Amino acid sequence: MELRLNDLTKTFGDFTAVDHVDLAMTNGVYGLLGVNGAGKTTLMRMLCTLIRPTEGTITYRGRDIFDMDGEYRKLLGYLPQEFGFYPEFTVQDYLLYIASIKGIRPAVARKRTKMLIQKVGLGKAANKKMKTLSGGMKRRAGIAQAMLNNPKILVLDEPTAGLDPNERIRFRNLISELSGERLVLLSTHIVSDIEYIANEIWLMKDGRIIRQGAVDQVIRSMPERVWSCRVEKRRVPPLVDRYRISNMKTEGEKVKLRVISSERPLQGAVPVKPTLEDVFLYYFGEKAGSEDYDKI
Ligand SMILES: Nc1ncnc2c1ncn2[C@@H]1O[C@H](COP(=O)(O)OP(=O)(O)OP(=O)(O)O)[C@@H](O)[C@H]1O
Repeated sequence: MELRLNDLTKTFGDFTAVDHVDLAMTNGVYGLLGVNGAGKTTLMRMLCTLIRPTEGTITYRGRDIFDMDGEYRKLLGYLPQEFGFYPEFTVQDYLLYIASIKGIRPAVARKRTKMLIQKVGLGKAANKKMKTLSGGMKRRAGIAQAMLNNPKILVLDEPTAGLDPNERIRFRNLISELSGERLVLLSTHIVSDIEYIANEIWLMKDGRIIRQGAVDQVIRSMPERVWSCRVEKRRVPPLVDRYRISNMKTEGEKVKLRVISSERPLQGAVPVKPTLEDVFLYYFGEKAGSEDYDKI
């Protein structure tokens, strides 16, 4: 299976949201990582044929997905950032309803609904109304609806937005489990969501893919080094002014810093192995919205 984005561009008036993107995907998990406004949703909406590119094409096995039309959509599952549901529907009714919209035969729909409710861990909530579910449970119902047609291509737009750390971990495991023989594209601005499950990471900034590859490759692409040092509190402000600090932790009277710099920032600083968080900070100039990161 191969999905290709060829010179893909989307402009809104004179604003370019997606800027000449070339990418190829086969099976596995692809993590689209970027800050708000990078163009992730716009790219995903094109991949789901919801909006047309201004320039460029998207092909599936060599055929334009917009020409394939319904044939392509049969292969596709999509969880938008904001997904609508009828609050009074139970989880089960909601899924059966979506299945009917997708044209899935009732007998097949019942079977898949039952199976997916278990798979996403909503067994006990099958008869609960959608409006009573927690954020994480709603997202899991959202994944289940995207999986109803057993899609070969699963597109998840910020699926972990607003989830607490435990739900986030559950979600990560679920996505990993679902990937199997399909292509999963997931967007996020949280490094830890994809660091361990994505086969390939795409860093998106201002509509462009600025780095792509396996986590290790993306980490190695950072031209600067990462240093660890412990300093007195009063020495922190000038370091913050001068360097990118990827983490800061108070340890008694001292502060432990993680500094991104091509040269040794001060005597006693030792080089440490860079992480994807460091890379995010380096390229985006801000920290990822990680849930378990120490606050600066
Ligand atoms: N229909 C539209 N008309 C005009 N501008 C748009 C439209 N859709 C998106 N944009 C702009 O394109 C840029 C990229 O938006 P997009 O939603 O793709 O980013 P994103 O990376 O998904 O960020 P977020 O996570 O905040 O949604 C933003 O500046 C946005 O305002």
